[in-house]
Amino acid sequence: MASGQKQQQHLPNVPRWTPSPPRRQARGDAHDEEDAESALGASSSMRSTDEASFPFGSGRARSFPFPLTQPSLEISVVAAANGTAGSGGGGADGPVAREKSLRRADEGVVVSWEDLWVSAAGGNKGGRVPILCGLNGYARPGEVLAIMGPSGCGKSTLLDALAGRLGSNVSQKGDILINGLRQKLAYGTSAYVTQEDVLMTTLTVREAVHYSAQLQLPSAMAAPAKRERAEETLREMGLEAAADTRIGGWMHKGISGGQRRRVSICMEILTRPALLFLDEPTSGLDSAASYHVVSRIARLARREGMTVVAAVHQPSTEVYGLFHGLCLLAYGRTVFFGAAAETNQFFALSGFPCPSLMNPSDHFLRTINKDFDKDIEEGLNGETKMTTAEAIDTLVNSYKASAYMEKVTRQIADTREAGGAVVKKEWQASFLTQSLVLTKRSFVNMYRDLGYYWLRFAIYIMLCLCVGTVFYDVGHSYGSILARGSLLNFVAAFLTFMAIGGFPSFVEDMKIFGRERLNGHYGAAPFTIANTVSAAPYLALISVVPGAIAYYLVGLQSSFGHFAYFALVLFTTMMVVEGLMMIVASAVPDFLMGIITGGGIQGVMMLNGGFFRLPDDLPKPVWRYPMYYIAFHKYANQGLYKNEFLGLTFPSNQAGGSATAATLSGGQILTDFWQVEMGYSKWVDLAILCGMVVLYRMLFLAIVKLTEKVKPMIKGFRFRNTAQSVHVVDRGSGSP
Ligand SMILES: Nc1ncnc2c1ncn2[C@@H]1O[C@H](COP(=O)(O)OP(=O)(O)OP(=O)(O)O)[C@@H](O)[C@H]1O
Repeated sequence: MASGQKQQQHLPNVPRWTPSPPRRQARGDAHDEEDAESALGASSSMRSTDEASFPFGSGRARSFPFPLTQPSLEISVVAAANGTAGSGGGGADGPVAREKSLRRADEGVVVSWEDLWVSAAGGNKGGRVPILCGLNGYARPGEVLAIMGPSGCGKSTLLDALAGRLGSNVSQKGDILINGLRQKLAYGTSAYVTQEDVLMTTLTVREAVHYSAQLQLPSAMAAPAKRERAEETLREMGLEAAADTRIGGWMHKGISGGQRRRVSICMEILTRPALLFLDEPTSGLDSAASYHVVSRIARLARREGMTVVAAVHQPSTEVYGLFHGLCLLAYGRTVFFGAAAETNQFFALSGFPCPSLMNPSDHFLRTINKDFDKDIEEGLNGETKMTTAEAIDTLVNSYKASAYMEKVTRQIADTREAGGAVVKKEWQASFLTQSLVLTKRSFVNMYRDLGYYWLRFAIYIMLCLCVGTVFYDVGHSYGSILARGSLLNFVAAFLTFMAIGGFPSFVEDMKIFGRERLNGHYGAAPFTIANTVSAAPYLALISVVPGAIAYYLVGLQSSFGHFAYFALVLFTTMMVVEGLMMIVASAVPDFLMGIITGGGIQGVMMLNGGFFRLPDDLPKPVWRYPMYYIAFHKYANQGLYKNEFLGLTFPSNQAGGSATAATLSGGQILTDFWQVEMGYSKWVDLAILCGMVVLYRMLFLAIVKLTEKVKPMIKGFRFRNTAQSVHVVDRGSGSP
């Protein structure tokens, strides 16, 4: 008989575990009285073995094997809807907190998932590999649900699925309900702290949090209150000491990894979102910091009626004691879902008691991690000599047959029946505030990031000195016609091409935008406006200073008006290139691929700009129509040519080194030599370039908006189509 079956046989009637004394009682930690109180409640409500003797077996509908171990777990969905959510565990902080809260407690979110399957393309014969296998569960307001399991068991995938952020190569089947309804969470109603900390490295911790507060908190909230909220949250996350340190990145070492983690959390809890997803909130933190961070999140959850779902790796006993619920996964399957404080009992009753003096969460993970099985000579369990795979099967089957599972099913059904409100975001900073704050933040970032503009500024000065000396005092000879044309084309093509240099920094900005946008901090339009406005002064500086060096060294038309036009075209064309790169970044978010793509596009435009091949010589299909008219180089070249050549005269030829009496006017050169369209003035060329600045940014905005709208539609369509084709391959056992 398989050892798993043996376990099944003795499970229902012969529990072999004697409950250990409540962990939190023994802790004697009075640091956070509320937490200690709730954890004590949890522990002390555990019953003796006799009282807990029939947790397994079907046919025990509506019977709970144990009392719910934490007061907050008693909160029903209906209670949540009535505004009592979160008060259970919160004890003393209830009424006070509600007064402070931005949201009403009845806006709490119950998220439940039923028969949730997630699979990725791959496996043999083009099949799909399941990542999550028919999970059920729920998370409720005022509580922290921990998702635990070995690395690669699907914790992040479950969080992604619940947050609606699954990647494009995975499919999902099953129901995810928000307050019992199938609804898409509006931007800003949930926040997700991902594993990767995507932060603006040039800002100090305090600046980052304060900007975030101004961006997210409602306009109705007074500025001092916003500042106080930011400071309070900084304190909550223990960041006061590091508040004035720059976050830092690869160039400039700043705060530590654990502090970065806390900054990320800090920025997402500023608004006390109804639903908070945390992926590894304690990674990089020592045990004391982990405890304080989780305890403060738990306290906030209770106080504000927030629903918190956190994927955690290795919580200490104290941190574990702060979780209300636990979803323990093993290779995509549920090993246990229920009150965190009951897991020990479940393991013991399933034949895997936690050795004394061992951290229970360590024990759970050790029992179900089979990644290193090959290296373990003796079976996991000394008595049973079971392999880990068998242990997982035993636990999964025990759970399926237990009243815990029954309770989850019932709770989900209750949630459906109770229904609930559609979750809406009702308040936000105004469009103007968001645009202003983002502009300021972006301006500061550009100022401090040497790679954004300053490096380019230095290179431009160097390049313009080169241009100025190569074409130094170009004069008015016949040969200077070509020299002028080449120089102006170099300015319109290569100097503007250099605007590509800021792309890596812009990609970083886009990552931050992606994170903040998904969490509903602000919209795409304020981001676009802010990026454009904040970049303008730097591009103006680059156009004027290096531009003047090249312009006056070469000796182009010396009036201020002519130089101003030259600088304006340079400025506008760089703005166009930046807009083009924004579009590229929205489609190709990797900076190396983006630079190659952007460089390629500009190369094609440059080729068709009317210099390397004169307009009349361009092959008509494609290159003349439409590429020549699409290329911004055409308008930059022609504007600069008109600006320079009109008003000048040149000798018609230089045969034998002496000019003949006949001269060529600038107008003739423009029409006959450069084939410039003379039907309109240079200002029209500049206006077209300005139009392109706007158009490219509108296109960027449209792509971002369209992606936001279309992606979920495609996903929904794909999920419907692939749902039926998911192979039911058991990841745990590996058997089909
Ligand atoms: N988009 C995907 N395509 C293919 N496989 C995927 C995809 N996303 C996740 N997986 C696979 O699913 C499994 C679960 O991944 P997930 O990131 O959810 O694990 P995790 O429990 O969060 O791991 P960790 O604790 O190490 O972060 C892994 O084996 C991973 O390789």
